[in-house]
Amino acid sequence: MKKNDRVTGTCLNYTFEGLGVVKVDGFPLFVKDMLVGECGEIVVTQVRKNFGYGRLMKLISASPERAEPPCKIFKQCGGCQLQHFSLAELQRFKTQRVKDALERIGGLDCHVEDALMMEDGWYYRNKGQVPVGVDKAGKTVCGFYRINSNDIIDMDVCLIQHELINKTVQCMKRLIGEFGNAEVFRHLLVKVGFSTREIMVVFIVREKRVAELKKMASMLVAEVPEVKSVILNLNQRADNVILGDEEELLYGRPTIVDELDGLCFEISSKSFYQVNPVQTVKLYNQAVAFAELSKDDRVVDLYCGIGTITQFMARQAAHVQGVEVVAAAIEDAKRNAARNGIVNVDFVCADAGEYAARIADSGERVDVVCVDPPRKGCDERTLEAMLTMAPRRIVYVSCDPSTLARDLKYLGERGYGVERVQPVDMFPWTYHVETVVLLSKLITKKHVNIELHADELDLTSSKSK
Ligand SMILES: C[S@@+](CC[C@H](N)C(=O)[O-])C[C@H]1O[C@@H](n2cnc3c(N)ncnc32)[C@H](O)[C@@H]1O
Repeated sequence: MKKNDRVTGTCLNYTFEGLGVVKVDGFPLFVKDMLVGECGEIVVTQVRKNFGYGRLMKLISASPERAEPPCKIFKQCGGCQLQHFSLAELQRFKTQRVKDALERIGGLDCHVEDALMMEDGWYYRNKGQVPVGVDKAGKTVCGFYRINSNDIIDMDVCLIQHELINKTVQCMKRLIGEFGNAEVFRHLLVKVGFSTREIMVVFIVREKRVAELKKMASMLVAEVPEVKSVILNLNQRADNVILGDEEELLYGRPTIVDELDGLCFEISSKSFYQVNPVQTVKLYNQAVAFAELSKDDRVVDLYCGIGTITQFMARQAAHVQGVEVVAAAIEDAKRNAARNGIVNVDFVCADAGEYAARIADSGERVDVVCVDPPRKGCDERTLEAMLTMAPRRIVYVSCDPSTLARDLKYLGERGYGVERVQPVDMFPWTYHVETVVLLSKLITKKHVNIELHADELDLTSSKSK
């Protein structure tokens, strides 16, 4: 097979990114925009040693699971990849994605529950992060990067962002055009509390033109009164890290508030907060259910962010300790717990692995460990410390099935078996999936023998009574 060949084939499966897998004489081609069961004419665009890429030229037979993407810029924008999937197909894809990773990377053949889907998976994001620029005609543009490029696709409405984020970005785009200062802005970061409708806007800028930016902030607030916080973030870095270190409050408060399942959370510009609050409640409740807590239990919540899971678990445990590396998030976490009147928690600002090792060395009793690491998963030090703590249960929350599978394999080989796997669709219409896993101490053959022996002894003693 070579580049530009035209072939006909049927889609058999998906890659982890949701590309269709078509086999032509046994050779796999990855093809965008193809659903399982569909047959199409494909032009080969790239050939590598063991696989290639193709572009769908003509659909010969369409799947009943094919949907019409509602977004006008779906094809150019890299934000969503799977708007052409029905909800049922999306559920199958996400569930299978987790199952495949556990099997291939983790060597685990375990039952994976159907992914928990969002009924109405639109306008779900509480955070929007848009680059700012000017197009060839000199017009201000805000939107998303074209796939694999730095071109900004101008966007009026994003169908997966909260309507208040769309409204704020439109207003800012107009103001930036009026002030003619697009070159000052790198990005706009907008966060919204779904339950309170409070908005935070972070102007991520190359220069500190404070007076001008304050003026823009007050004009924005006049038009979008839900804006309660405007922050200047100075970023003069040469790389593509979005937030810089230096910040200054331009308007209002440094935080906004949201509520999840009756608990209030203050969110600051730099703290992590799950982007889909509707699904987050399902995710956290599942994590709590897997933990099966009692009022005597001591829990450690590693990578705790602003203390969300920590507080969900604290409602059912004796004590929960949250560990997080970002200082601002720990400050939020402490304020949040105080605000909610939750006293059986404490928070430590530290590297998860480093602090977990300290707890393990101290020999303190830990009944349940919850971990929710970033995409790269846990490092070996953290996993080792978790094993030394020897909790009854481990609840692992993950946003990357591959690193999850790697870590489950490590824990599995050292005595913790996977009991339940529940994917949750936190990111509808994208290929991303969150998963919550319950692990518990494996009963080894040695343990089983000892228990059997104990039974026999009981039997003998009752007989002799
Ligand atoms: C996926 S978030 C989860 C946060 C929280 N559990 C939640 O649901 O909102 C991962 C968190 O780990 C933190 N983090 C990253 N590396 C860390 C490390 N080495 N030690 C401790 N925390 C870390 C990040 O700052 C982030 O808050």
